[in-house]
This record gives sequence, C-alpha cells and structure tokens, in this order.
Amino acid sequence: MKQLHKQPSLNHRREEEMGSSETSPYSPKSIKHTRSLPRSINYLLREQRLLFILVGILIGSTFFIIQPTLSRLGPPESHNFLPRSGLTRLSGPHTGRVPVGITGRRPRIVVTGGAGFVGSHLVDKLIARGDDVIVIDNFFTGRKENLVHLFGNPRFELIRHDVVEPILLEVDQIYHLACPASPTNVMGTLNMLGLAKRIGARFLLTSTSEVYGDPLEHPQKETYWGNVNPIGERSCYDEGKRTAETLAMDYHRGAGVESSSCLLEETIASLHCTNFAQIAANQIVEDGTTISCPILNLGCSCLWVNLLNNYRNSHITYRIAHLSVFFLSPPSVRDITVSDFDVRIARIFNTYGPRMCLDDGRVVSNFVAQAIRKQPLTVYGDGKQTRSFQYVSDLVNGLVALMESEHVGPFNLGNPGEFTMLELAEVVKETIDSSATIEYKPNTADDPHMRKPDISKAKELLNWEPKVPLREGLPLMVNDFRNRILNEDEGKGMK
Ligand SMILES: O=c1ccn([C@@H]2O[C@H](COP(=O)(O)OP(=O)(O)O[C@H]3OC[C@@H](O)[C@H](O)[C@H]3O)[C@@H](O)[C@H]2O)c(=O)[nH]1
Repeated sequence: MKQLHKQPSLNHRREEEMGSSETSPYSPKSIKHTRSLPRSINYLLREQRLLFILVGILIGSTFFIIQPTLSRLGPPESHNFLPRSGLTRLSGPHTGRVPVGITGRRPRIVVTGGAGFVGSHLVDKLIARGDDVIVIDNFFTGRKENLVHLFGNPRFELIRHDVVEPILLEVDQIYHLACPASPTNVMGTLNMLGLAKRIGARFLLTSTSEVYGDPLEHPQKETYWGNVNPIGERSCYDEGKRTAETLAMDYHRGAGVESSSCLLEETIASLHCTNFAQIAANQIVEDGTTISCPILNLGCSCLWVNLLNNYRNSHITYRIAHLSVFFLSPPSVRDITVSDFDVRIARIFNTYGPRMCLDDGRVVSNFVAQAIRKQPLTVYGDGKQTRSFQYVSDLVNGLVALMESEHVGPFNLGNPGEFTMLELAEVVKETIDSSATIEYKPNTADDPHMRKPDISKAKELLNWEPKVPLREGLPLMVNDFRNRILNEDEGKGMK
C-alpha cells in the first residue's frame, strides 16, 4: 500500500528527468504543471502546426462568410418564387416581428366572431387544413353549438371576449368577422387592427355589400362609392362598416410611413451598416431573391428588419450569421421573415347556409324556417326588390383566397345570380313545401331596391368565383334547420 501512494511522486520525478517532450500520452490529466504552457506553445510552434491552424481558421471563416452568397447564386430555393401564401403552407407562417427561428410552425389564426354562422364555417376550413385557430366571440349572436365538434381538438381554442375591449395574442392572421350592428363595431375593428399592427399579422376585414347602400349602379363594382343614407335606420350598420373600411385603409397606408421613420433613426445609429443593407435591400426589390448577410451587431440587424419592412409586399427571407460568436462556434444562421402587417377587405353579399340563426330576420332564414314550420312566407314590400345569394362555402373559399393573396381589395364576394324576393319564395316552396303561402308585409326604410355583385375583380385577381347555385345550396341548409327547429319544439314541449 505504501508503495502505491508513492507512485505519483516517482512518476513526477521521472518526467522531470526525462524532459517534457517524452511525457507519456497516458499520464493522468489531473497532473498539471505550470511548465505545461510553454510546452504547449513549443508544441504549436514546432513543425509549422500554428500555421496550419491559422490556415484552417481562415478557410473556415471564408466558407461561412461566402456560403450564404453562394447559396444565393445557386439554384433558387423553390419557395422564393412562391406567393407568400404558398410559403405559409410550405415552411410555416409569416410571423412578422414575432421571432421566427421556429420554422415549420403551423400558422396561428384568430377568427373574431368565429362562433357565428360564417365564422364557424371558416374555422372548420382552417382547422381541416391544419392551422391553429383561436376563436374570439362574445356569444351575442354566435353559438357554442356551431363549434362544439371542435372542442377537445388541440389546434382549437375558444375565448369568450368582446372585441370592443383590447386583447393581446400572438398570431399570424386575423379574420375579423365579429360585427355588432352598431358604432361599437368601429371600436372592435380599431382594436383588432391595432393588434394586427403590433404583432405584424395580416388583417382581413369582412365588410358588406351594404356599403353600396341603395345602389344607383347595377351590378355593383368595387369602384362604386355607394348611396347610403347617413341618418337612416340602417346607417349604424352601413356607416359602421364604411368607417371600418376607412380605418383599415388608413392602417394599410400608414404602415409604410411608420417603418420608414424607424429606418431613419436606425440608419443614424448604424451608419456603417447602411450601405451594405441598402445594397442588399435594393437587390431584393430587383430580383426577389433570398438575401444572406453576415450581421455584425444587433443594431445592424434591427436596421435590416426595418429596411426590409419597406418591402413587405414582396416575400423576403434573409439570414443572419452572428459573427461575434464566429470563432467560438459555427455561425448561427436563421431565416427571418419580415413583418407581415397588412390589410385585406372583403365586401360580403347576402350569404346563406347551415348554422344561420333561425331568427336573425334575414330573408333566407325567415323563409326556410317559415316553410318548415308551416307558416306563411313573409314578403316585405312588393317583393320585387332583388338580392344575390351565395352559399357559405363559396364565401369561405373567397375569404381564404383573399387573405392569402397579395391584394388589399376591397373585393366583392357574392354570387351574381340575382333573384327577386318573390322568386326566392318560389325556390323555397319548390325545395321545402310547395303548398306554402305568401304573406305581404310593409318593407323596412331605405331597403336597397336591387343588389348584385360584379365579381370580375375577384375572378381575375383571386381566381375565385362561387360554385353553388341557389337551387343546389338551399337544400343543403334545410336538414340543419329542420333538426334545430325540431329540437327547439321538443325543448318547448318539455317545459
Ligand atoms: O322575412 C323577410 C325578410 C326580409 N325580406 C326582404 O329581403 C331582402 C333581403 O333582406 P335581408 O335582411 O335578408 O338582407 P339585406 O340585403 O337587407 O342585408 C344583408 O345583406 C348583406 C349582408 O352583409 C348583411 O349582413 C345583411 O343584413 C330585403 O329586401 C328585405 O326587405 C323579406 O321580404 N322578408
């Protein structure tokens, strides 16, 4: 035992005697000496080892600096030339100012009014294609029954909230459907626009054909400014939506101005980076390629984000190589997508389908419910006023196409098939009960005499048009109405 304890000191002495160059490679690491430093330097200097190490670092540095440039010169990444929507589907969402190192994340989407008739169908479509969906609804007109089949789905969340109050969420897109028919509608739109701008999300406003009022132009194009009575019974709704459109467009125009002013401040702070960033940004505008750029400091990367914000309508991805950590580890390279705050406006024409409120007073729901309940169909006025009725799935497809397009709008989303209310009553009779009778009632004030969308703009720019004619769509809502009316009657019977 004694001998064993003495062994290290013997070894130690022997090493000293033999000189450092003959140290056994198997010596325990714990034995360290102050003289090992000169030995290491000695080791490095011999046989030009230091030179080899320096050349290695140089080659490595050169590779990491020019690699992004080479990748830009090489075959283009397929998504560079896809519209932004295509990119969303392929490589995750455009998350704006939200840190985007998280690639492959599913788009997160808010639908305000998502428990309502149109909203719930939209939510179904988004969930079906794999998005994460958050519904905000105050349940004034929306119903949990419209979404109950999604409860328990991990990609679905439901928040009871009135958009008149602000809310903060991190999402990529906001479909704003919530719309109390009153001036508070404007507050809700303002809140959601503010949220979209703050988090760099895309905002879609569901406006209405009511912005055309009692139109003097027929069919109505998006360029028509409308004929609305500002003090009439309908004006709360009509003018509310017109104001919402105004706000959305103001935000749309204002966004560009703001990012320019930020840019100016950043430019003063990081002047040495400006030329480089500006050259790169110009290149993005010219050829739309992915820009890769080594960034030297945080200020400069902010400058980049602001610079590229100016070009938010073209899809831009760029990479940051953190050279500050370059000699410690390979540069961390990540893709960053520029803020995607922008606005889309849809003008929705009369829409029908399953999940419509039974008693919202609209003509299709009234007629269908009345025919099922064996009540007379109430025709207001002489019944010669016209409307164009679109099936809800067509509308939902149009909303998604618009959200993912590069066009702000406004776009008319409606079915150009035009019917008088008497003709509609006939279709309902054919579909549900041919023996149904008609009862005439006085019409409401300022009721538009005719309405029909001109959808050439949506056809051309969104590649969208409705597919379901009234005679095909109406039967699709009858079963839903029958079941709900039956349940309602049973509920009453049990009381
Ligand atoms: O029982 C009824 C109900 C309504 N009507 C008539 O049917 C026509 C359509 O009335 P609706 O209430 O269904 O719909 P409106 O066209 O007035 O407004 C609608 O249009 C566009 C949407 O964006 C609006 O949300 C919606 O209110 C009106 O002329 C109305 O007087 C009837 O003849 N009988």
